[in-house]
Amino acid sequence: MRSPKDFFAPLAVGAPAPVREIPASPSRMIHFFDPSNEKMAAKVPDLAAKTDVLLGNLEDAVRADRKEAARAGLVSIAKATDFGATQLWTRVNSLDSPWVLDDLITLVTEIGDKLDVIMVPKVEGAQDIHYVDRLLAQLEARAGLRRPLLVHAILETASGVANVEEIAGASPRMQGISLGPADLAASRRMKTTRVGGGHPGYLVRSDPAGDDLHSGRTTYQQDLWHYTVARMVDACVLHGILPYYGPFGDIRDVVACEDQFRNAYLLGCVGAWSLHPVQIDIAKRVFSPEPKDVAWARRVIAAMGDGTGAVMIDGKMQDDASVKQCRVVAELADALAARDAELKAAYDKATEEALA
Ligand SMILES: CC(=O)SCCNC(=O)CCNC(=O)[C@H](O)C(C)(C)COP(=O)(O)OP(=O)(O)OC[C@H]1O[C@@H](n2cnc3c(N)ncnc32)[C@H](O)[C@@H]1OP(=O)(O)O
Ligand SMILES: O=CC(=O)O
Ligand SMILES: [Mg+2]
Repeated sequence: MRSPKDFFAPLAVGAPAPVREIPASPSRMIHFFDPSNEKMAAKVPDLAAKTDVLLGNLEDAVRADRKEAARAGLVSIAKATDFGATQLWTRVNSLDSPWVLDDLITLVTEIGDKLDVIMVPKVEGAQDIHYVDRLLAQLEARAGLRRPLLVHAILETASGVANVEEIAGASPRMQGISLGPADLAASRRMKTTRVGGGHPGYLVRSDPAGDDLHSGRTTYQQDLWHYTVARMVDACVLHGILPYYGPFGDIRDVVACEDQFRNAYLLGCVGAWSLHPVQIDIAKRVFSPEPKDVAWARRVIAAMGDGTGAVMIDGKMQDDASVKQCRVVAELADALAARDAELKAAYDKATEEALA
């Protein structure tokens, strides 16, 4: 383990100094596209105008015989596209694959100045992040980059979950962590066949009213991912990085997708993956606070003055702890409003009405 004194020292001569704080730019949706798919690639300029993060995916969902084409496609797209304020990320192949070394060498040296974050799949422990950390520093030095690349880990192995705190704190490059429910289910030997979401068999049942065990007993489907998401959020907050829900594979079921995203939002996640254009607006809606919540938060903050003591608003007690929650919502709203004029107008209108 590195001494805390050396934690922010560059890991290669000539590499840029690591960041001290992770940028809190909006990342409500990390939109995945396959850079080797011509139809998807053609949509990138349009998608850049409506997404917070665009991610050129090189790993799972890209066929083995398309890996090189996907890597080359991402290089051309990155060079040709003006992404504006939208971040460009990539997901490289797993560290045990035959492709990852060329992924990293090519991407950092060719388009390192365009990339913001490198997502690393199937992270098992801090050792995986340490490997990527040093290699990136060497490549950044070779490419003459002035800004360090950040790293995002996917939490999708049982070992990764067991080590999530050390992964979150393994490097100053760590930007965030996403839950990867599909690979995690396989790694844990869960008996599911879905990509995220719930399962009707995972439930609790009300007690029987009498001797009849079979009728009148309501069942409630439970969230398979609650424990892991909550643990991931705590690990991320502990280390000042950002937590995300990952993929929801039932593209047609926009209702359950929204529910899964909202559970993650309420538990502290800042965004989720979108796999299909239809999921972009779902993530945007869910991970932007609702105008009425922003108005309420601003009202509480105004009423609480210096943030100490207790006041009553509409019959509800507010104190130091509730005003802190309100600040989380209000600060997120301000950050999103700075980028989105429509949201700003909706937040300001709701606030005016609430304060009238
Ligand atoms: C477990 C994990 O690792 S999840 C992460 C890895 N998986 C992925 O990245 C999957 C990404 N998404 C996809 O591959 C596709 O959305 C699929 C295969 C799920 C569905 O694709 P299709 O069958 O083409 O869907 P559909 O017909 O509804 O697409 C409508 C249009 O949107 C386009 N489109 C679909 N997904 C995307 C996308 N992610 N980005 C941009 N465009 C897309 C299609 O090319 C199609 O374009 P067209 O109108 O010009 O023909
Ligand atoms: O990569 C994502 C997953 O769910 O697996
Ligand atoms: Mg996966």
